[in-house]
Amino acid sequence: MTRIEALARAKINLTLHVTGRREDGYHLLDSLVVFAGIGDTLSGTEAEDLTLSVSGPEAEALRDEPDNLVLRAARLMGGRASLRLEKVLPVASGIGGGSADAAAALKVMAGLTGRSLPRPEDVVALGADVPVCLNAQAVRMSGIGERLYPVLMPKAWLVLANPRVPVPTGQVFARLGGFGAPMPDIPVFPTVIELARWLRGMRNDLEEPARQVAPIIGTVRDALDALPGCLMARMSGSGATCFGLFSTEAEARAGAARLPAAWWTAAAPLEA
Ligand SMILES: C[C@](O)(CO)[C@H](O)COP(=O)(O)OP(=O)(O)OC[C@H]1O[C@@H](n2ccc(N)nc2=O)[C@H](O)[C@@H]1O
Ligand SMILES: Nc1ncnc2c1ncn2[C@@H]1O[C@H](COP(=O)(O)OP(=O)(O)OP(=O)(O)O)[C@@H](O)[C@H]1O
Repeated sequence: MTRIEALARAKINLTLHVTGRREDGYHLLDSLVVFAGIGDTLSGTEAEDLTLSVSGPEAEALRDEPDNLVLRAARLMGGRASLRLEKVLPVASGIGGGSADAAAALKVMAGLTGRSLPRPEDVVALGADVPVCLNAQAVRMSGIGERLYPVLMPKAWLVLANPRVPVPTGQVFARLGGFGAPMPDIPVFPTVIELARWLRGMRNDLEEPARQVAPIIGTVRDALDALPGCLMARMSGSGATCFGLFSTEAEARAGAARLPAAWWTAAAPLEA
């Protein structure tokens, strides 16, 4: 029996400039998006019906989820399969877990049915982060998330920290005070040192409104910033997860180990 597996890696917005709003209420973004070497795993085998079982350390948060994004995505591909999701990424945390799972479901169903993958503009309605997660490479992302331009990234390590406060994306956008300028051209960075220097001049425009929803985000970012070897720290997506950028695996792992045990934390390579 054919079994297909896909990794749903954490999406990190190294920058997130909100540049405007469409008539339908969705916001226009300009964001440098990368992926971390940690994520959920989705596997699937052919079956009579479409079913999903969820396990793993973060599965509990999805127990009462009426319409898992994995099933919504799988239905879009029109196939039947027995799907198993190993949930590692915290839910509603700004690292695109649901969107990454949906993208993984599209890949698994494409593998099982032989159908081709949908285009970015056809999956953005599942979640604004689904196109970028389907692509799963470092990009400059614009539109509401459907326009993707590849960028080159240097070798780097990330520490991710989430205070275990779910932050619904819609609530954060609703608190946004205004719009900002897009990013300038993204240069090629010889090393993570130049990347960090450039990033310090950029923004996540959702950080202020997200802090209104969950003030602890400030504490998380400060804790990352204070870690030895941390080159810069910022919130990802609509929060509450923050990331710290590091040169080496040893510094990233040592840093993650120093963060409060009550938080969800991870050290992972930046996967360009
Ligand atoms: C903030 C980001 O994480 C940046 O990567 C994403 O744009 C969010 O992507 P997502 O979680 O897949 O978001 P969706 O599930 O599509 O949207 C949730 C809600 O966020 C708001 N939303 C989302 C994306 C966007 N470009 N503009 C918006 O205004 C809308 O109110 C929407 O109802
Ligand atoms: N497989 C899934 N994983 C996570 N969330 C899911 C899933 N299926 C449905 N959801 C719902 O989607 C909501 C948003 O999930 P997600 O984890 O993508 O948000 P996020 O981390 O804030 O993402 P983003 O960075 O795109 O804003 C959750 O609150 C949950 O109710």
